[in-house]
Amino acid sequence: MKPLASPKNTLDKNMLGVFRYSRRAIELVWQTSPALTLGLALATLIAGVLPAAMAYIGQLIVDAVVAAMARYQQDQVLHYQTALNYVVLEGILVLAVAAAQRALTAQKAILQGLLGQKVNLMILEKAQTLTLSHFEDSEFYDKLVQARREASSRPLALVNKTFTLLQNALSLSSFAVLLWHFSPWALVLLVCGALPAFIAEAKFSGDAFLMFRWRSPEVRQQNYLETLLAREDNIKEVRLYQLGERFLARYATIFATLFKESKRLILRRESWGFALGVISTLVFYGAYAWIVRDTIIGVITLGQMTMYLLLFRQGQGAVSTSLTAISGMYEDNLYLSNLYDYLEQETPQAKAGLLVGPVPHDGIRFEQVSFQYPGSDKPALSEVTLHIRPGRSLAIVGENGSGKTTLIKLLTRLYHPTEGRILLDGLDLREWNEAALLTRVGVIFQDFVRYQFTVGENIGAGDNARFDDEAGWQQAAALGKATDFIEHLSQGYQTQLGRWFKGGQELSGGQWQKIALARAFMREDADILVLDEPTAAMDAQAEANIFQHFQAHTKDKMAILISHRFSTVRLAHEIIVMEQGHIKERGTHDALLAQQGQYAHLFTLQAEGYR
Ligand SMILES: Nc1ncnc2c1ncn2[C@@H]1O[C@H](COP(=O)(O)OP(=O)(O)OP(=O)(O)O)[C@@H](O)[C@H]1O
Repeated sequence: MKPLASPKNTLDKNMLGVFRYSRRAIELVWQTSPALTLGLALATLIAGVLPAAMAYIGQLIVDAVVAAMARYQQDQVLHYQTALNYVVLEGILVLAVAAAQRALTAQKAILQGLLGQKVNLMILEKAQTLTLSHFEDSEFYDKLVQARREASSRPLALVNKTFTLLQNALSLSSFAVLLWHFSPWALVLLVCGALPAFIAEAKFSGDAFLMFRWRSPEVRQQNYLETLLAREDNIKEVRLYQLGERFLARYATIFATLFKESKRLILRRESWGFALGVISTLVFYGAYAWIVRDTIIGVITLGQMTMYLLLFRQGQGAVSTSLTAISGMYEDNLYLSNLYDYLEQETPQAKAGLLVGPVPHDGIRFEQVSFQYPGSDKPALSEVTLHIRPGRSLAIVGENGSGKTTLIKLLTRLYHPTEGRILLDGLDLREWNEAALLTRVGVIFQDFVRYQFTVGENIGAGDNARFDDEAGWQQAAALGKATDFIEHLSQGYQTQLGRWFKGGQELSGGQWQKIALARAFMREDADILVLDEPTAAMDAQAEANIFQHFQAHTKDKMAILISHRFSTVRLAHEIIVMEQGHIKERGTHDALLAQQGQYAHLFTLQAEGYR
């Protein structure tokens, strides 16, 4: 594990940064549901301006009461109606505010579900357009994981906070209109009291701390340690090697470093928050004293005093709600910047491509193909030239890391050659229509997928068009020699596999491989079949049987086998021996034995082992 890096602050500290993604978040909400967005805006507007209206009515009530009291003193008649009208009006406004608040909450809750689904779909659809190298880029992959993790909450949280800010800004503006009548200076006071706290909050919110928590490699390391310590597929080994404590200690060390940073920031933020809060309070009480004085000397009425005090108090409340909203917005912004970085990642445009090659039945040709993985400093394949005709099989042998799987990745267009070209029926793979090319290829990689679906679906996955074709499953299972054990499973082809879901049944390594083979056989239209060591968990005899069987059923097809077992390899029409990305030897089994080269050496070595 790399040493912990110091936090980087790559984010601009522009205070307006907190609003940077608000527009996009609102756009997103709008696309999700224009009606709900409008509803949200309307409810926000109502909830924003009604408090000022209520304060104003409050003033009218007090003044009406004072006037009625004076008249009562004079004529001993109860002049009740005006005050009562205002009281009723205020009651109505209170109801309206309650309705607007409820409408806001309801609409937000509904949007939350819709928006979460929309964002998740966007993320997953985008993932379908990415290339393998995107997934191998740790930083990019991290973006994908982050984007998915909080897809259902973050975008709406940002919208909520934006609307909360808007609502409070509206309230504050309407308070300002009323305060203006008292004195423009009161307005200045209100703004000056609130401004420092606003600025400080925006500044601290933008601090690198959140960036650090979210994106730093340390957090990624922590997440990784969590998966080691708490995931079913890792726990077995971690237990057996007693690595738990060591990993926990590592986890704790990373936390301590991160925590030190965040503690410092929290303390700074809260001390500044308090200091600036004192200014606001002083301003408020200064204004209070001023209003009380003006009431006593008769500059304003008792009703006005009630209203202004209410305005100041509510103004303070609006300011502090806004501050809380701002402090959370920064994190939401980080999420959205991450989300959009991911969604806007350039992906290769799918070309229409051609459906057939100019030389039908020519098969596959590698012409001087070299390849280097992105970010790697040495080639994984160098100047590989080979030709496989329909009806022929090719076995690839070679040490670990000699480039066998890489060759298959290029053949299946998961990567493009760095130099040279690969032709299928005389047409460069790059020129092929993707769907037409892929229907012709069936591959089972060594790390094939163990779908946590039913047995049948695990096999059906080999041919999307026949995913649910039960007769097809049975046929393919027979070819993959999987029928016997499947029939012994409690629910046959309907048996749920794996442990992720209730009632799932786990299979042995070899049984999974048979399922994977059946999946390859499901791909009837494919004429290029590749087995990249999917039979490693079987014994040598079983593997040889399967390959023989495989060849017999792929007569007009091209079969490519990667294996470390020479008893199987010898059955292929042609064998190539790879070494450090080169083809070192090639020929039939007999020819290679006669050459007395590396193949012959390795074959003899293995044959002796079996004797
Ligand atoms: N995704 C990758 N990114 C960078 N380098 C890679 C990647 N995959 C493989 N390599 C490198 O490319 C070389 C060839 O790897 P490849 O997987 O083709 O070997 P292989 O012959 O299939 O080995 P094995 O028998 O162990 O399966 C190795 O040196 C490996 O380190």
